[in-house]
Amino acid sequence: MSGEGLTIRDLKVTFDGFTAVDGVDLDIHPGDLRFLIGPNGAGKTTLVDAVTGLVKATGSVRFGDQDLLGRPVQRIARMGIGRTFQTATVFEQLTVLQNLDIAAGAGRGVWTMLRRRKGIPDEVAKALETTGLTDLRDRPAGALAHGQKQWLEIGMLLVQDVKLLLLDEPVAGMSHDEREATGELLQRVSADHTVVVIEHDMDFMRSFARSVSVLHAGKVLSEGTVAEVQADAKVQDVYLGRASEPETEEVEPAPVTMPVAVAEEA
Ligand SMILES: Nc1ncnc2c1ncn2[C@@H]1O[C@H](COP(=O)(O)OP(=O)(O)OP(=O)(O)O)[C@@H](O)[C@H]1O
Repeated sequence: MSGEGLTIRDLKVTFDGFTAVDGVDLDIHPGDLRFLIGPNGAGKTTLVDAVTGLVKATGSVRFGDQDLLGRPVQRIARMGIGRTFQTATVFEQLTVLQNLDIAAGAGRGVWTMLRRRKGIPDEVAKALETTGLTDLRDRPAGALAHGQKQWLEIGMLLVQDVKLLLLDEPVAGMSHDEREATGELLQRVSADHTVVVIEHDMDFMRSFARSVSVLHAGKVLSEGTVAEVQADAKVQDVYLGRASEPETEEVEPAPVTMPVAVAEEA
């Protein structure tokens, strides 16, 4: 896929003297489906907060040829960068269609958006189809299942014509079937978008990641394909809780074929 990629250099975020993101470099190419994994407190959410303008940071973040750091949140959103949070933020009283309409409705009046209309804008129809919500379009969002609300939120980003989606634990609390459906949705979406997923669910990561970056203590510990990251002894050490042990202490060599499944947490 052509288009914009995300290029991060020497990104640092400090909270009252504590460095939560500590010199991160990342290159996320257009059309990637990148998973950001790492133990609790590794700095994953803070990194996404920095990219989307929610926290102050130093270094450089570029999306295509545009600089993001220092720009206000709304400006970054208008550049085509959308994110979801761990809890879906949809309008529960409104229907699926109305939620999508409002998200798509920059420049249109509220009453125009809420009025029952004969036609559905192309981008809304496409988002309904992509997210599998076409048959549920007249259902209040509050009556949707947990997974469906997350898909609606992704649809609300799609109708805003975002180019980069940053998703924070999109499958948390989902059933197995919902996770599978979400993974397939993200694969469809990444055909013409760049997608970054913060995730703790290792099975989900193994099934759907195109590339993986492992964060630990604010730094990139490892990067590559799922297989490369799983085979990295540093990653196994961190997830097995041995990274902080004194270097002088004798430890068994890490079994390099150990799946990252041992790391499941969340
Ligand atoms: N606003 C803040 N003020 C002070 N410290 C913060 C703030 N936000 C995050 N931190 C700290 O920064 C570190 C990184 O947090 P962050 O939430 O980015 O980690 P994470 O990798 O997303 O973790 P998790 O997987 O648990 O969500 C943590 O030690 C956290 O306590």
